[in-house]
This record gives sequence, structure tokens and C-alpha cells, in this order.
Amino acid sequence: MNRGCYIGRFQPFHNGHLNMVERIVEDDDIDELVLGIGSADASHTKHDPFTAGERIMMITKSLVDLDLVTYAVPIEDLERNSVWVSHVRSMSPEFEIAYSNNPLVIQLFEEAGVEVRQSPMFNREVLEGTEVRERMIKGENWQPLVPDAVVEVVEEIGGIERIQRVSETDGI
Ligand SMILES: Nc1ncnc2c1ncn2[C@@H]1O[C@H](COP(=O)(O)OP(=O)(O)OP(=O)(O)O)[C@@H](O)[C@H]1O
Ligand SMILES: NC(=O)c1ccc[n+]([C@@H]2O[C@H](COP(=O)(O)O)[C@@H](O)[C@H]2O)c1
Repeated sequence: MNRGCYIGRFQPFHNGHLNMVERIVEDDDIDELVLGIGSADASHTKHDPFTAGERIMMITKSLVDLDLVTYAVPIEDLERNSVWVSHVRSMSPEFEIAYSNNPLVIQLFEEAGVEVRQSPMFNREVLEGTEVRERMIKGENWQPLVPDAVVEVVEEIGGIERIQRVSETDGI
């Protein structure tokens, strides 16, 4: 039994993340997958608009039809990178393989002796959290970049009004 762990901020969970999960499903040696929600303590900013709970909703609803057991686990940031992998382990179901394309995350897991698997970037020109958030702020067409379930969650929580308001300057 092997469990994987895919870490990201998922602000919001978009189709690039979904493609990555679908690719992990194809890894025959992976039976279950943890989605580690990084910067879990961050919310209500332009860079990190959604709470950990809202990101859990986005991920759970987007992956509901997937043929894989998944766990979404919030992971708060720490001041010290050197102990971050222990911190992740302390919050997560046990896992053997980490999935990430983030150089710092890869470095920290490899130093801790964890196998790391990367994936190609899917349609990265548009499938990027920063691009999705920019489109939300400008009132542009962000919906095609995310799973339908994420559109529903963003609507339910008033996410567009929130990101637009917290991105405003107060004019001072
Ligand atoms: N289009 C994509 N294809 C494959 N992997 C991706 C894609 N976008 C992000 N990832 C990977 O998913 C993980 C989590 O990414 P993250 O939540 O930071 O999304 P992001 O799109 O890079 O967001 P942001 O622009 O907010 O930094 C990282 O390892 C990242 O490299
Ligand atoms: N010291 C730390 O708290 C530490 C170290 C490495 C990664 N992280 C987090 O892991 C996540 C990595 O996700 P991304 O690949 O989406 O950037 C981020 O939330 C990042 O803050 C935290």
C-alpha cells in the first residue's frame, strides 16, 4: 500500500492541479493520495484569497468522481524550512511519495529522504493560480480554467466580490 502526497496552495484549485491528480491516478503503485493544502493559515489576500476550509470544499468536490481515495489536509506555514517536512508528516496520513514541481518543496522532501515525482506543466500559459486570480479581479473569463465544482464553491462563498475588494487600495 503506497500513499502519495501532493502539496500546493491551491488558490484556487485549477485544471492544472486536476490534470496533475489525474496523472497521479495513472501511477499504478499509488493507492491513495493526500492533498496537502499549503499556507493553510493564509486567506483574504490577493495572493491567498480562500480559506483552508474553502479550498477543502474545492478539492473534495472536484475529485468526487475520481477512482482514488483522497484526503485534503490543511498545513500551516512555518518559519523554519528545515523542519517543514516533519511538520507536514505530523499533519498528514503517512505517505511514501511526494508530488510537486516546486523547487523548494522538492529540495526539502529529498533532503528528508522522500521520493519526489514531478509532472510536466499542463497548459501553463493559462493554468496558473496567478492568472486565475488576475482574471477574477479584472472580471474576466476565469471559469474555463477551473473545474465546474470550483466555480460553484466560488459562487457560494462570494469569492469574486472578496478577491476584488481585498485587492483594492484604500487610496491613501
Ligand atoms: N498547469 C500546471 N500543470 C502542472 N502542475 C501545476 C500546474 N500549475 C501548478 N502546478 C503545480 O501544482 C503545485 C501547486 O501549485 P500552486 O498551488 O502554487 O499553483 P500555481 O498555479 O503555481 O499557483 P500560483 O500562481 O498561485 O503560485 C506546484 O507543484 C505547481 O508547480
Ligand atoms: N517553511 C514552510 O512553511 C514551507 C516550506 C516549503 C513549502 N511551504 C508551503 O508549501 C506550499 C507549496 O505549494 P506551492 O507549490 O503551491 O507553492 C506553499 O503553501 C508553501 O508556503 C512551506
